[in-house]
Parts: sequence; C-alpha cells; structure tokens
Amino acid sequence: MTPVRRWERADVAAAWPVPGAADDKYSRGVVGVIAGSEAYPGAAALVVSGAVRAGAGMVRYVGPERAQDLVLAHRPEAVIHHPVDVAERLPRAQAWVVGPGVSDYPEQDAAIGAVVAESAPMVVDAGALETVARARAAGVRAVGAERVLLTPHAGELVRTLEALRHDVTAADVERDRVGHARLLAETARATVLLKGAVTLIVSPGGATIELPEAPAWLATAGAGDVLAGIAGALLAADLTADVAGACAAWVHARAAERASGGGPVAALDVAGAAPAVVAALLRS
Ligand SMILES: NC(=O)C1=CN([C@@H]2O[C@H](COP(=O)(O)OP(=O)(O)OC[C@H]3O[C@@H](n4cnc5c(N)ncnc54)[C@H](O)[C@@H]3O)[C@@H](O)[C@H]2O)[C@@H](O)CC1
Ligand SMILES: Nc1ncnc2c1ncn2[C@@H]1O[C@H](COP(=O)(O)OP(=O)(O)O)[C@@H](O)[C@H]1O
Repeated sequence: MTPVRRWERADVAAAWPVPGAADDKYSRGVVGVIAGSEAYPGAAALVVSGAVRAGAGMVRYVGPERAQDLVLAHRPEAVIHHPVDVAERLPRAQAWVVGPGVSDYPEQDAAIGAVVAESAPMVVDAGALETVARARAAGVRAVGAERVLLTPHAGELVRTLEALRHDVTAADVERDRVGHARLLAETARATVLLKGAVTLIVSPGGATIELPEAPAWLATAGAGDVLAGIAGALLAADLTADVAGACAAWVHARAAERASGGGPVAALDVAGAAPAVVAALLRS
C-alpha cells in the first residue's frame, strides 16, 4: 500500500501558477478543448468556462457549430477551430482537455486522435476515456504519465477498466476506490483522478492524494466538465498531472461552497466562483 497524502489549502497556494510582468497569454498557458457535441453542446461551454476562470492565457475550442455558438455566447474570449483543421494540423497548445460531451462526430474523434499521437499533455474525461486508455495501454504514449490526467467518475472507471479487459463491477470500485484507480493508472500509464465526494488522485508507482470532502451540492450535471477545464488550465501552466488535478479539485470544491452558500449550485456558477477562491487563496 502506498501512503495517502491529504491535499490542503497550503499545498494549493504553493503550487498555483501566478503570472509575472514578463508573461504574455502564450507563456501563461494555452488550453485546447475538444468537447461538446450536437447532443451535449453545454459540456463545451462548461469546460471552456472552467479553463478561462482558472486563469488560462488562452483557450482554443474545437467542436461542432452548435457548441461553438454556445461557447462564444458564454466565453467570447475563446478562439474557435474546426475539428477537420485540427485533425490535419494541431494548433499549438500547452495542454488539451478532451472528451466531455463528445458523441458521434468522427472529425472530432480524429482531432482527439491527433492530440493523442502528439506529445501533448492532456486531461481526458467522459467520451474519450476508453479510447485514450486503450491507446496508452497498447503503447501509444508520446507523453508520460506525469502529464496525462484521466478524470473518471466511478461509473466511467468501471467502463474504462472493462475496455481494458478488466472484469470489474460498480460494487468492486465502491469497495476499493484507491485500488481500482491504481489499476487504471498502471494499465493506461496515466495519472488518474477519481471523482466523488472525496476525490482521489493516483499516479502509477506514486503516492495517492486525497482531497477534503466536497459539498454534496456539487453532485450536479456538468460539474465534472468544469473540473476538467480547471485542470486543463493548470496542466497548461506546466504543473504535473497529479498536482494539477489536486489543485483543480480543491479550488473546484471551494468554488462550489462559495457559489452555493449552503444551498443548491449550478455547474457554470462553480466556474464563476473560481477567480474569487483563487484570489483568497493567494492572499492567505
Ligand atoms: N450540459 C451538458 O452538456 C452535460 C454533458 N455531460 C456529458 O454527458 C455525457 C454522459 O455523461 P454521464 O456521466 O451523464 O453518463 P454516462 O453514460 O457516462 O454514465 C452514466 C452511467 O454511469 C453511472 N454513473 C454516473 N455517475 C456516476 C457516479 N458518479 N458514480 C457512479 N456511477 C455513476 C450511472 O449509474 C450510469 O450507469 C458525458 O459526455 C458528459 O461529459 C454531463 O457532463 C452533464 C452535463
Ligand atoms: N456526493 C458528492 N459530494 C461532493 N461532490 C461530489 C459528489 N458526487 C460527485 N461530486 C463531484 O461532482 C462532480 C461531478 O462530476 P461528473 O460525475 O463528471 O458529472 P458531469 O459528467 O455531469 O459533469 C465531480 O467533481 C465530483 O467529484
């Protein structure tokens, strides 16, 4: 059993990237987002909002037109790219977020394939988990485990492990969350962030990081998409996948607390509360 490290406010404050006078939008970190679909356009706006609100220097968005329009309506800062162009020639980004809300769009899948084939750091969620985990398990690993963050919820962890030919059930995962997150990390050679009331981060051969319990109001549709965007901004600012994931989950939970004020919270409001949480963190 590897030791479990609890991730606290001081850990986040020490690692959170702060721009200096010599920085520009590129040096602060460009995040590419391949997310959203005709069926789930909202996921695109939520990921992009998470990345922008967490302080990305620039966010590039890649997806279908319906989702492009929604992204621009919420975040006019985003720079839009067509999936076909991205599959042919990947625009420069220090990190990518791939998978939230993707569905039935081969050109977008090809763009995700182009990211996987490059040595690009990435956050992988939802619809891209199985493909990316399978590719990495088969040896397609241009980038190391310390720069790849897989972010499944418990249901997605079961599905992804099944895709890697591990026979597991939801009950197995519930019984041993750390063990199954580690099984995925070792098989896919990637850092794994397992979402839940208590979020865990496991890197192959490394320690397990445990976050303080998040407010249960955070269990709301789209909250995971916002988390992926925040983690992408941190990965693009050059944090390692475990630290990026841990800091993202900490700020995400505190932003939920702030936006909720003890009551219900909407995912987009979690993204909206992130800047004030970071400002308070850096003051403390
Ligand atoms: N506004 C939007 O456009 C939204 C889009 N979303 C996207 O919708 C797609 C489907 O995602 P879903 O997660 O809803 O559905 P999935 O089909 O990925 O997962 C549903 C299955 O997993 C199980 N499951 C779900 N969450 C679980 C948890 N936390 N613990 C244990 N088991 C769990 C359920 O029992 C069910 O069997 C994804 O691509 C996702 O990114 C969601 O993020 C919601 C918001
Ligand atoms: N009971 C809970 N208490 C606190 N936080 C939770 C709870 N359940 C889920 N969460 C958090 O809510 C978010 C849900 O993400 P996810 O399951 O990916 O939803 P979606 O796909 O709709 O975005 C994650 O950050 C997870 O850690």
